[in-house]
Order: sequence, then C-alpha cells, then structure tokens
Amino acid sequence: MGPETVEPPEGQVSFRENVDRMVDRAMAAIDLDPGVAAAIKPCNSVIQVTFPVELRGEVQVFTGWRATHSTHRLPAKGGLRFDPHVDQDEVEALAALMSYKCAMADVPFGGSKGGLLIDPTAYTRQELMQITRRFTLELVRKGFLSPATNVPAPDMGTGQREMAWIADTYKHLYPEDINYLAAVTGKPVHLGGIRGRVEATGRGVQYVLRELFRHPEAVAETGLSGGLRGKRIVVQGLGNVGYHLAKFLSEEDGVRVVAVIERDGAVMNEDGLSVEDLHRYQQEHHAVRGFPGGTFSEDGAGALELDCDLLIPAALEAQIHSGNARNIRAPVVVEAANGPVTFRADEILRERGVVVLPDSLVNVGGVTVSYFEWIRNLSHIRFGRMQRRHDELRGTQMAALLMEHGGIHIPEQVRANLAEPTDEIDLIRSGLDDTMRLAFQGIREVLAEDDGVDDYRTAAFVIAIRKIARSYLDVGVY
Ligand SMILES: NC(=O)C1=CN([C@@H]2O[C@H](COP(=O)(O)OP(=O)(O)OC[C@H]3O[C@@H](n4cnc5c(N)ncnc54)[C@H](OP(=O)(O)O)[C@@H]3O)[C@@H](O)[C@H]2O)C=CC1
Ligand SMILES: O=C(O)CCC(=O)C(=O)O
Repeated sequence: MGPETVEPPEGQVSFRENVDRMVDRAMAAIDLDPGVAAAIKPCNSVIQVTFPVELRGEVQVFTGWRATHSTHRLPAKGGLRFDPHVDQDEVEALAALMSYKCAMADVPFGGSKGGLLIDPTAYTRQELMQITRRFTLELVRKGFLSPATNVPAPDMGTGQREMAWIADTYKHLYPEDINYLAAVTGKPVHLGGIRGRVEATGRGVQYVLRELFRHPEAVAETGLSGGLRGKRIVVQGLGNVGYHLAKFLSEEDGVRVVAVIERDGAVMNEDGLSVEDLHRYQQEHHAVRGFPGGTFSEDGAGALELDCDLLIPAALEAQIHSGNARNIRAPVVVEAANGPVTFRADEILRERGVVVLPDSLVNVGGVTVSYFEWIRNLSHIRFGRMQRRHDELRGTQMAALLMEHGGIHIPEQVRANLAEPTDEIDLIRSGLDDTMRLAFQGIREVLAEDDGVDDYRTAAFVIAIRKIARSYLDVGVY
C-alpha cells in the first residue's frame, strides 16, 4: 500500500489482523493452496474463563484467555501474560506467532498463548499465588494445560515464580502423572526448570545478531559496516528480554546502549549506559527517571526515533506504527518483543530500506530453551549427567597421549579445557546458539532462492508456512 493511499485509521486494525496480513503476504509469495491457507491461519480453539477469587474479604472476578492456534505438533506451546490490557485478540495474535516461530526454528510444538486481565502490581505475592493457582485450575479442567497438549511459559508480567505455582497446582491435580513437571516451562531450576531459560530470549537475540554480523553481505544490505562491536543500540523495555539482551550485548560484545526506553520515559547516554546499574535503579525505583548515569526524557515514544544502529523494541506490540515509521532513524529494527511493528509500519520501513529482523526469528530463543526444559522434564534427567565424567576422562587421556606419544606440549590451560566436564548450561547455550544460527541461515537461503521474497519477515513466514502446510497435506485434512 503506497503512502498516498487513503487507509483506515491504524487503530482499527487489530493485532490479529496485523499478523494475518503479514502471513497473507508470505502465502501469496509461495502461491499456497487457498484451502490449506484457510486451514493454517485461524486459531484452532480459544477459551475465555471468568473465575472468582476471595481476596481481602471480598470476591473479585478475573477474566483470562488461552488460545491454541495450531496443533499440527503437540503440545501447543506459548507464554502466559499477566497484563491489564490483554484481550482475546491479543492472545490469538500471539498464539499464531508462536506456531510460526516454532515451525520456522524447528521447535516441534504447535502454537498457543494465554493472558490474564490483571495489573499484577496491584496484588501481594500471596494474592497473586491464589489467583494464578485458580487460573491454572480453570485451564487444566478445560483441557488447556497439560504436558502433552498445552504447555505455558513466562511472558509479560509473569516469570519463574508464577510457573512454579502452575506446576505445583498441576501436580496436586494429577499426582499420578509422572510427567507433571512438563506441564509448564520457565520454572525455577530447583523446581524442575532448566539453567539458562530465564535469560534465553535475551541470549537468543545476542546469538542472532552475532550471526548477522558473520554475514558481511547481510550487513552490507543494512548499510552498516564492520562487526557488532561499537554498534549503538536503543532498547525499549528493560524487563526479562530487554535487560538480558542489553546486558549480554554490552558486556560481551562491546555494544553501546545509548538509550533505554521504559514506561516512564527514556534514559540516554551517548557514551553507553551501564545496564546493570540502570536495572538495579529501575528495580528499586520502578522507574528510570532520576537515574544518575544518563539524561532523562519523558518522551519515551520519541526516543524510538533516536539515531542509532540497532533499534530493539523489547516491550509491547504496535510500538512502531504508521505514525512514526517514517521517523525511525535506525537502519535495523530488531524485534525482540512480539509484534512491535504493525503491518503498515512494516511496509513503510521496507519502502525506506530499513531492515526488520522479525520477532519469529529474533525472540525464538525463549521457546527453544523451553523445549529443552520440556525434554529434560520428560526424560527426568539433567542434560549431561551421564557423560560429564566420561568427557573429563577422555579429555585427560587425549591430552596425556598427545604429550607422551605425539611429543606435543599442551599448555596447562588448554589441558584443563580439554578435561573440563560439560555442564548443562554449556549444552543449553550450544543448542540455543545452533538454533539461532540455523534459523538465520535458513532465512538467508530463502531470501537468496525465492523470487518475490525480499524481507526477513516474509522469508521466516515462508519457511514456517511450508512446514505447517506439509504436515497438513502429508496426514490429510479430515
Ligand atoms: N519472556 C520471554 O521469554 C519472552 C518474551 N517475549 C516477548 O518479549 C516482550 C517482553 O517480554 P518480557 O521481557 O518477558 O516482559 P517483562 O514483563 O519482563 O518486561 C516488559 C518490560 O517492558 C516495560 N514496559 C511496559 N510498558 C512499556 C512502555 N509503554 N514503554 C516502555 N516499556 C514498557 C515493562 O515495564 P514495567 O516493569 O514498568 O511494566 C518491563 O520492563 C513481550 O512482547 C513478550 O511477548 C518473546 C519471547 C519470549
Ligand atoms: O517459552 C515458551 O514456551 C514461550 C515463549 C513465548 O511466549 C514467546 O516466544 O513469545
């Protein structure tokens, strides 16, 4: 749609419609059978639950949703959001995105997402536990939560604590289910979680950006040059995803975080913000205003338009829309959040040559490590437990053999590395890194080979849709 076209106000286009329009663009590019397209796009089932909880001596009623988009693989997988603005349209859109990202990155799950309409900051820990347990009960009883069919995980407003309550509630309902721990992922490690899940989405963003900068031709297309080191980033949202990605990129890759946008405004420092200091400040003050390490502006939305190399929205959807897409100065937008760019903004950015790395690629690290956690729960054993000492012995023996019989001097540090047993976290990072690299490479292949596909988002959807369509066609639709 050209900039001159008279368009309906963008606010009238729902999140779900935005996702569908992006999917339509990809389906058109591969000439998908209309029947299969119609089978893939809608949510398979959606539940709305309304339940009472007695709090502070009175009954309060809560509403929540869980949408299952696709069940071509089971369980259907996706986060659970606690937010005062969530609605059915939003969870449907997010469930659809889960199907596509899982298929694209070879994470063998269908797509689902849930939300509870609540302001979590208005309740005590004890109250939230009561509400979460009751919500869990509703979802379980209605067939929307179990290790085999539908497995939630953290999203906005939820984390390890809520996942622990969900797992425990499920266990009390089905103590005979030997796989009860696999009913939810993102749990604390001591309660059946896996090392590396908390930071997985942020870590995945780091790995995908590292992979981008291993492809000089891809970097050249963005108009940037050189490596990741020294690049200037603006991050929106310093929650789970935003904090970890900003921390890893600045501490490990020499990236400069020139601005962080939070709910109350933006804090800027051209020399680079200390992510740890800012995070600590934000945790303490529930705001970034007043942070001594940078300059504050109340205009958070305006800060999206700051000059930088990589703009990384990591908070809410629809942050880049037709009203500000022409003002975005970053040559690359990295969608760490789900749906931060509307369909219309996506078109404008494409016209302007801004490269958008889409959510389905960028934030797939979270569900990837959830997949590892789910497998760990089903296998009832920590990854690496059987081979750690075996690896150590083999490394020690190999180093000794090379030194004694090959006459090779191996420095002590190298010998120590060879003999070091592999920890679970090493395996998780290896699996995550591999997934992110392969996902990026798969998209580059489609961009190179498919005529009519010339942006990362369409390429990611093309990969996903082809896989989902194949699984529909292979088994037949009945
Ligand atoms: N957690 C995960 O593993 C995954 C998350 N995602 C996506 O990443 C995004 C962020 O999720 P996550 O980090 O888990 O959520 P969190 O709730 O941990 O963090 C969200 C952050 O965004 C901030 N925020 C809220 N409103 C605004 C606003 N208007 N402007 C700027 N910042 C704002 C929040 O501030 P405050 O604390 O004040 O509310 C908070 O710091 C979501 O789109 C989610 O779906 C995607 C894949 C996996
Ligand atoms: O870890 C998961 O299962 C889901 C993560 C998620 O909600 C997302 O990728 O948007």
